[in-house]
Amino acid sequence: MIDTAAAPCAAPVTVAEGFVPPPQRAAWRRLQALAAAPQPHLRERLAARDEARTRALTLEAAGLTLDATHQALGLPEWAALLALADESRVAQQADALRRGAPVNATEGRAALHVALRGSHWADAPWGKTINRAVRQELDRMLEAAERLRAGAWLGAGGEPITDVVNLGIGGSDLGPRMAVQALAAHAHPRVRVHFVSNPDAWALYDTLRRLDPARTLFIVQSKSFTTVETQRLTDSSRRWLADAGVAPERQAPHWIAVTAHPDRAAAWGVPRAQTFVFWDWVGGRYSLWSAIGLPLAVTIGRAGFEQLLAGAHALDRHAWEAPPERNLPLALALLGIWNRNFRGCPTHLLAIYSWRLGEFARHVQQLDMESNGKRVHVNGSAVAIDTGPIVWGGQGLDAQHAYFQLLHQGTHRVAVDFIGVCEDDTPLPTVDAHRRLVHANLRAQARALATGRNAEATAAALRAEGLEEAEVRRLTPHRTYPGNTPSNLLWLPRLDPFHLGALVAAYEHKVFYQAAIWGIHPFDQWGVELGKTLARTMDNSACP
Ligand SMILES: O=P(O)(O)OC[C@H]1O[C@](O)(CO)[C@@H](O)[C@@H]1O
Repeated sequence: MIDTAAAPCAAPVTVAEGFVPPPQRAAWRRLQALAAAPQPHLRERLAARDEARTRALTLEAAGLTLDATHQALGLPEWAALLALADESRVAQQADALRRGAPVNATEGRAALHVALRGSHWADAPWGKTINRAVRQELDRMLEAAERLRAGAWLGAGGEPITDVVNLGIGGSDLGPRMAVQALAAHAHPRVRVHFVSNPDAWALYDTLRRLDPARTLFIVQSKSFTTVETQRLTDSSRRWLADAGVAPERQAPHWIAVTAHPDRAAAWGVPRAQTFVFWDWVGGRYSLWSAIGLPLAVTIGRAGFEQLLAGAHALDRHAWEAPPERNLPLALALLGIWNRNFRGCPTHLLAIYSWRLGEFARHVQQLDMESNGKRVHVNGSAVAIDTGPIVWGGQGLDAQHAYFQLLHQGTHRVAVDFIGVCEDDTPLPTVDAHRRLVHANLRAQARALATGRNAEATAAALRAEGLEEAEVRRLTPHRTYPGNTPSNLLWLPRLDPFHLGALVAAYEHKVFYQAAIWGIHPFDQWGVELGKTLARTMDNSACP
């Protein structure tokens, strides 16, 4: 096991020392002044077709394209945001992270999820020791995945495993579940992967009732190996195998564990040879790149998983090497702060225009809200600013026919990320017509939310529909759109492991940059503990 405390150049960067609360920073005050000043409507900004603004707000990284021209700001605000990043020392904080410093200060740990996708990088700032251990465990995990894919992993009865059930919750479920769905086009033809996270009995039953115990392998994923929900699912699954005739002492071939505590997995009964480790310096919600990615490696194979890591690493290098004004995840972070802290948007909507990315919003919900849902600064003082937004979302096209009404004409200010995929490799003869419809709606919604339609234009439209003047006057208020709702359009060229890796890493860096500017700790999650403690004292089977 690697002891990161011994990691090279782990000189503690105590951001707490000399910490200046954001509202006291010059750039923050400048932004407050700009936000208080009259701002052109987004409709005017877009109509102006300002090329310099378009160039500044169009960024690329690792094949991803960010079009931020539908954001409610101009070059002065953008310059002030970049100044805020500089004044907040985000580059220094990012450097401390990748050098393995204990940036997870309340747990005294490093946060080196980036090392999981950069073990081939000889000059990696986190050092060769970590590279070697990461590579060794990655090869072990990928070898196991390939054995399962080859049908060479046999159950207790000698039958090849055809169904793999992932038992885990939170970061031990959401990342791999999202990625397996996203890369369904690259899935293995014979070995199926299933995910069960919720301890509601039906959730497990509904999966198990479709499976043959003799051909089913469980992956119990739990960094702590103490999560009661996962333990409940694991114990019931062991009973299911036993009831099907696979006695506990013969069940070893049906179990794999992934954890930072292999001793606990062994105590539960998973052989060490079938236990894959990751380290305490990897947060659960940042663990897709570790052995927690095993269900994905079973789905897309060694080459596919290496491509996922390569895409994320390419994004890491961009984040560390691009000038701030061309840094895509930094732009996502700064635009998010402009909307959250200066334009009063308490929530951030992820509108996904790709069916296979249907689980992406849930993954980012944990990534963002469990990281930045904090009310205390790094120096222990209470924040006097807003921090992490409520992140929500899902399938954009379905949402257009569900809650987009509120986005267009409600009283909430919402910031939106529209996420689309340029190429569609769905093997349907009509795929191009589907793709065009999806893309047209993505662009139209971003445009409509930005420009809206004022009363004058609405009245003209109603007249054009042939309505009487009295009806025009009566209906105009109801059919006017305020607009000025900001959005990013984020495009992947295609949905493959490389670009999915880059996309997930982009949001990881965004969340880190925002925490670096807000001066909060993004890598702990003490807020989840009280409920767990109380739950242990409440075995309350009696309903009211
Ligand atoms: O992997 P584990 O230790 O079972 O934890 C599962 C999840 O529970 C949490 O600790 C929250 O309760 C998450 O941070 C984590 O991803």
